[in-house]
Amino acid sequence: MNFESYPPPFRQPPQNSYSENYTTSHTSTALQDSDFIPTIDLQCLNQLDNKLEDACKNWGLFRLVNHGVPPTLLSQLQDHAKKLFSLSFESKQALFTSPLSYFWGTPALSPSGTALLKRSQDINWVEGLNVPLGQLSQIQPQDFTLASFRVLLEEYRKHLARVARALFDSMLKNLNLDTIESKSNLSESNGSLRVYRYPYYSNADSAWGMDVHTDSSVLSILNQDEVGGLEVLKDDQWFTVKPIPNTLIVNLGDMMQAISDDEYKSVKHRVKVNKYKERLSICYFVFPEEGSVIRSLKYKPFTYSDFQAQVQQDIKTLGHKVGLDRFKLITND
Ligand SMILES: O=C(O)CCC(=O)C(=O)O
Ligand SMILES: [Fe+2]
Repeated sequence: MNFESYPPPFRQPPQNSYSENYTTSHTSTALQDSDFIPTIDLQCLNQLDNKLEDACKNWGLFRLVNHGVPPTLLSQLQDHAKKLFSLSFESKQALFTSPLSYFWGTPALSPSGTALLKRSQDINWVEGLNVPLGQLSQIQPQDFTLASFRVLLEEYRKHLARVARALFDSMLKNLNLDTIESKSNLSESNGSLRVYRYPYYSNADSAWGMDVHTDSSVLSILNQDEVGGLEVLKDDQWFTVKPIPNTLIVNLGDMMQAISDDEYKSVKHRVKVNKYKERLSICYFVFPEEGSVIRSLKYKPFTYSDFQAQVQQDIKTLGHKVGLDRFKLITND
């Protein structure tokens, strides 16, 4: 193993005492998913059987096929990401500079993309590259791999914006929220993208790649490699989200739950570490337009900036995100 490519805490041999600090353990066993997790065909969104609505209400997560993103683009992104992450820790720090940022140990970032560092026993077994897609054109890398990665991202970004808009508009239609104001609750061209590497770890049961959370986004769209590790919670049961080539995973975030007045779920999910193989995933998060107000019956009107500021404050003061509960209206029944 080339330890130089890992952030300092991950450089220790796996059997060192560092792992003894871990308090989290993998208690429940995840089921296999192949028969359960819904699959949505982007070309058949308007069909009357409304599989999309079922998936949003009952799962908050689905597989997406016929999405129109070329398979070669998906695999080239993975290959380039692998190359970039195989650089040494120091090189990644030097290369991934503003507007890009490099982080490790947690997916919780400040608005500028730096890690909101956790206590050592809470560290997640992950490192990542954060890419604000609205600022892609400002990236002028000297490094050849990063330069060609940027070109691929320009292409990928257009596809994801198209996919996110089609899914969101269809969800609004299903919710009878097909208004101009609701449509502005999605800013598909300003999403952000994160590339994650989860190093392998022989003591995998004592660390999380990413512990249980919901996403703050409207929608998140994931391109994962063949290793697997993502799990999703439904009715108190964990399901593994097995990778299928050329299939994207879409999950609903907190903003979508609020827009839908809790009809749709911001789904809880987590990532397990693999004992033998590192895992790579590329995740696109899409948010409401700047200043766009989310109005619903169950929540106070709020903007994504209000939400983000509250999340940052809770992470700093409590060590974790509270999320939508902070904005819920108190009712007497
Ligand atoms: O890497 C993954 O599969 C999921 C990442 C994730 O859940 C997140 O970034 O919020
Ligand atoms: Fe997530």
